[in-house]
Amino acid sequence: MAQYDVDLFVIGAGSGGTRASRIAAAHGAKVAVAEEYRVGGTCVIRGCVPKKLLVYGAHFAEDLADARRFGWNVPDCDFEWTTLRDNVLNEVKRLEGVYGETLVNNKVEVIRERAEITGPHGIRLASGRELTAKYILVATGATPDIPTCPGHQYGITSNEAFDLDAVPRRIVIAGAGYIANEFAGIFHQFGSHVTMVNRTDVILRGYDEQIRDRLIQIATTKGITFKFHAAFEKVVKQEDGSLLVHVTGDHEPIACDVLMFATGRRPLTDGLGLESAGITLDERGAIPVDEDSKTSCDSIYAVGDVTNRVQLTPVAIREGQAFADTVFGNKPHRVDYDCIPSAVFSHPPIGAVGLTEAQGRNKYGSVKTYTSDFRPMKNVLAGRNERSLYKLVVHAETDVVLGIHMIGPDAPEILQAAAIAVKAGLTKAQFDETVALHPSMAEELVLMR
Ligand SMILES: Cc1cc2nc3c(=O)[nH]c(=O)nc-3n(C[C@H](O)[C@H](O)[C@H](O)COP(=O)(O)OP(=O)(O)OC[C@H]3O[C@@H](n4cnc5c(N)ncnc54)[C@H](O)[C@@H]3O)c2cc1C
Ligand SMILES: NC(=O)c1ccc[n+]([C@@H]2O[C@H](COP(=O)([O-])OP(=O)(O)OC[C@H]3O[C@@H](n4cnc5c(N)ncnc54)[C@H](O)[C@@H]3O)[C@@H](O)[C@H]2O)c1
Repeated sequence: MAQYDVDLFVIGAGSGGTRASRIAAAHGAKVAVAEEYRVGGTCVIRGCVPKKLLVYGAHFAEDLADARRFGWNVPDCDFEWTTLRDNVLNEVKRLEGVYGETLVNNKVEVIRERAEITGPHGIRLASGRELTAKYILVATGATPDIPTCPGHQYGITSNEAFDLDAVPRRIVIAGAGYIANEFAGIFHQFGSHVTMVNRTDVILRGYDEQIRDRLIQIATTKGITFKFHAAFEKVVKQEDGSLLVHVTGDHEPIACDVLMFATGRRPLTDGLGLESAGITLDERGAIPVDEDSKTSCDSIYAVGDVTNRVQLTPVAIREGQAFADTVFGNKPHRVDYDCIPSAVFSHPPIGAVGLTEAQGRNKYGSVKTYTSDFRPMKNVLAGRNERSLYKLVVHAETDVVLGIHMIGPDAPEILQAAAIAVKAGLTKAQFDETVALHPSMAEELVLMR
């Protein structure tokens, strides 16, 4: 008789958990995965996927206006939020089904309830059922981190943004990171007046300063308001249901219909029972792991946002894959965290890989930079003043391209391909040897002198 009920018990069927479950099962392991909410996790259910669909939906506002300059006789158009919302929610439901089917087809037992750890090999489900597992993988993700000022409970987070009854006339978005900038663009295009409130004057920490400045400039020109050096004091609900947001600094209280917190996401470990296996959290509440995603307990591993390494879906997926291949597939390998490309689906979007100019200078003393600041051909004909900015950060001696930073239409699509060149360590001279593909925006990458 087997010593354990399963070889692997995964807690959380999100990006990291589903990949690890499926691959471990394909390697012959007996696998069960518990999911307390919906199979697919944050990315599929209330993150990347529905967010990107809203970004597509939002873009039509400018596309329809620009179309007139391209000869299309576009009548005045109305936007119907409930149609987009329901179509997006239905697509999410379809994908949830696909994820569940894939697990079942790979012979993974999917348990739709909450799981907690009771010891190095023990799990208890919400129903009271107890199981043992040779290995446990914690892939519980992260949850919105909200500043606790009086009245904060009147605010929503990105979790609720996909289900709103209507587009708010006025929205205050707290924070200036990924989620704040992406939803600022979305709601602005749908007609909301958007005010972004941040405790510092730095948006999108970690991105190149010139690119961040360009986003602020474009967003401000579009009509998005930024309130910097503003911490939350209190939120007061008015008789008509609207909110009055009081912040520190020289700012008047801000009236709005919806307040959305986008102030970071903390690892989700509440009540998980990690202490029963002797696991203690780090100072940021994350589960500490080694390079193989193993915790301080030999039978328990953790991947994805709960480890707070890089909170991105492709990273959680790679960590899940590496774990399953190493522990169950006899194919040990580790995730390479160098040169991970990233994007902000703001309006316009940003794409980046490698070192920023500031990071390059810190690391190497000096770097060369090359920029292309241009108005895309489409914007010129559309009469739109918005300019794109591409930037290369290059090693001063070796000529190796250390980083690429872009803001402009389709920047994430272009950046993914360009990231291969940075990862491969190509030089600026090799970029220049590549003949331009004309006319495109991407050709700027090989034309910077
Ligand atoms: C609005 C938004 C937009 C985003 N956009 C992007 C993007 O464009 N690109 C990108 O790369 N990343 C994006 N992300 C980040 C991305 O979604 C996460 O990095 C990714 O989902 C992390 O995967 P994970 O497996 O660690 O956790 P998750 O996908 O969050 O999965 C964790 C799962 O565990 C379940 N769970 C938790 N505790 C328990 C328990 N005790 N028992 C059972 N189940 C449990 C949860 O319900 C959840 O389904 C976005 C995030 C948000 C919030
Ligand atoms: N396109 C993408 O890849 C994408 C999109 C969305 C989310 N994500 C992932 O999800 C994570 C969470 O996103 P996020 O936007 O919530 O976090 P973030 O870390 O990107 O930004 C948090 C922001 O909140 C601000 N903030 C923190 N506490 C505050 C307070 N008390 N008052 C006012 N402002 C405060 C910070 O200064 C920062 O600007 C990201 O780190 C990212 O990895 C990725």
